[in-house]
Amino acid sequence: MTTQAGENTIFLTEKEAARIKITVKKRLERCSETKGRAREPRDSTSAIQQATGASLMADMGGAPDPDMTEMQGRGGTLPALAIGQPYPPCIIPMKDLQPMTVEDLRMDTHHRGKRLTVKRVSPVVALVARSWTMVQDEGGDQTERLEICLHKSRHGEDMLESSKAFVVKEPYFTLNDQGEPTIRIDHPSDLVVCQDQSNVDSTDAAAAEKIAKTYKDKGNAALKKQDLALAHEKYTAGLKIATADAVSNTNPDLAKDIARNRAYVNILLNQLDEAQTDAKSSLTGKDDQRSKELDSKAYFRAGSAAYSLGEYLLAKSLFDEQMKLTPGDKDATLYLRRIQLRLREQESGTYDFHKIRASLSQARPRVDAGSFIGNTEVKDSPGRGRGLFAIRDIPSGGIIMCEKAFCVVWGHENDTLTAMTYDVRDDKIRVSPVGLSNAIVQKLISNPSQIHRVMDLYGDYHGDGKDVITTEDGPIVDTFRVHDIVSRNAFGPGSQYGEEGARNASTGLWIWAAYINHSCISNAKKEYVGDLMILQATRAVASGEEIFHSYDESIDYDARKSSLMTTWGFECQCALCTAEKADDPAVRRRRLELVGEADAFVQREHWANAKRLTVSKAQRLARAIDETYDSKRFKDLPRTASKAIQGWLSKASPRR
Ligand SMILES: C[S@@+](CC[C@H](N)C(=O)[O-])C[C@H]1O[C@@H](n2cnc3c(N)ncnc32)[C@H](O)[C@@H]1O
Repeated sequence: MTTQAGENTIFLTEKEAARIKITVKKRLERCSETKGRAREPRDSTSAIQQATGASLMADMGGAPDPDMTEMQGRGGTLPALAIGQPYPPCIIPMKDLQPMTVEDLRMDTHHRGKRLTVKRVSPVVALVARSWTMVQDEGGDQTERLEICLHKSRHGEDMLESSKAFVVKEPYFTLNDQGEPTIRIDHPSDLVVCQDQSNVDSTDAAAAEKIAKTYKDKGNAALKKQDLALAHEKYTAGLKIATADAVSNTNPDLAKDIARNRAYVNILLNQLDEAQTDAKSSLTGKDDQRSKELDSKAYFRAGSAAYSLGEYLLAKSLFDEQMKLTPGDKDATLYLRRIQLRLREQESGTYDFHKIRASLSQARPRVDAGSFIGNTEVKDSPGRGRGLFAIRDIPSGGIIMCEKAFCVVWGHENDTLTAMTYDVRDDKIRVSPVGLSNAIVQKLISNPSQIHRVMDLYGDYHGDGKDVITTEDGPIVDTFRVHDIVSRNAFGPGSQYGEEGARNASTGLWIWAAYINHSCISNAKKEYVGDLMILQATRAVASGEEIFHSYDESIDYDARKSSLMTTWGFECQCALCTAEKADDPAVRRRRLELVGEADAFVQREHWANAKRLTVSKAQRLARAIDETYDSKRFKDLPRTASKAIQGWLSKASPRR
């Protein structure tokens, strides 16, 4: 089995592919056999010992990771994951769920309407694609395994490591691929990490205020040490007490101070929605000089959060407010200048590409640029779902749109993770950019205002139709939907910052560009400057015409057909595919042989100063390829097989 990703090819032997499929099928069989049965109690001591040993081995890199599978040749290893059994996340607030115990767990069951409070009793075993640990329920006499799949980290820290106490919402108890019974978490919002909270006597205002202040100090200390997650946790605990009536009536400024500090931490954590809410709620509106300075700070924090979310007009209004309070503020002035540039880019598509290119490096691979989408609109495209259409005439070579990525993971970054995924729905093994799905899920949890934009994209799985994006316990992201959306909408911006292969290919999601459908006879081509996608018209496009780019440029019809079906799930009905489909297989084979010859020729012979004999050879090859096309059937259609050799000829003898 061969699976394509980027320019390199990952090989998985037929035997290994069969082994992965059989393991998953056996597990599914075992799951359905045991469904609904009572859980078998574990021996606590040996369970904890098992986890302790495995954690030690994993930390030392000593034990094989059971998810990893060997690729053929120099492919190394990749995680192999089973997917395709989606289920929705819990959307009920924790307080409305009924408590249950470990003893109540039933095999292969989603315990809907229930919550399980547990404490961690062993170290965490951190594997590449999941983490697991042993937990006991509050009473402490039953031990069970808790496993979090793929979306296991938050702000760089393993979620299971981050606390000793958790609440599992609507626990899913099932078998993992190794046949181990496990409480399995797929949606991070189903695992509530219990944080530091003290019981406060709500009638004693002075005592409550003191506790809130202590939390604020602890938050400040954690911030000083750059422990952002801890600082956020402490400020959150302080804010809860400081906003309660007892304290807010006597010292309303305390909550504002903590909120202002948390806004700053939120910016550093890229939690931009909460950064804006915090900053706005910290405004005092008072007229004395000190209050004006504090409010200026708050406007700055709200403004920079809005800027980072690409909400430039909102950011402008916030910085304008800041300037009213502290006229001439240098930082606000700088931001206002940048906003002017972003708005110009957004409105007119005018970019200083030279400057943008010069600003990029491996350490700073993302551009600071606005997205220009004003030439286009999303509309129904019969037979293809929705598509992107021009709303004005665009000349050949003109910019159709430029879009900054919603999210991109670069090959050189730690977040990049490629996996072989076996989808039980269609029995196919694919190369999946699971690192990108992971990064998108993290971004959405941090910024729930963006969830709808991503969830609106095309995906095979639509969830349960209940579009709840937050509860009082926090944001909810259906990770299965994100995975399916990524697999149908992600593109690769190429290796711009050093070598990369299929195992660490850069991938990203461009939300507006994700509405563009495929055609083998496209009218647009894309290129990338950092994470800015630039889409140019390859011929004049009239207002009202649909924009198409080519998802797969394989010259061979069969290879293209198979890739479009495997990766994108459709059969292309364009005129070129229709014409090529009617080709005699022997003709197609001959054409491919000639393409191989032409490619080797182009590699071998440089066009500059080519001898007449060499040019004649190229002309013969081009003619031979041309002759494989039926002139009637391919009238007015591109002859893609001769593209490389024709390109060579046009440079070698331009006056031909
Ligand atoms: C990146 S999305 C394009 C936008 C999508 N049509 C929508 O409604 O959101 C890719 C998906 O669009 C559909 N698609 C794209 N090009 C197509 C084509 N030429 N024929 C049929 N379906 C196509 C396929 O379902 C594919 O998985």
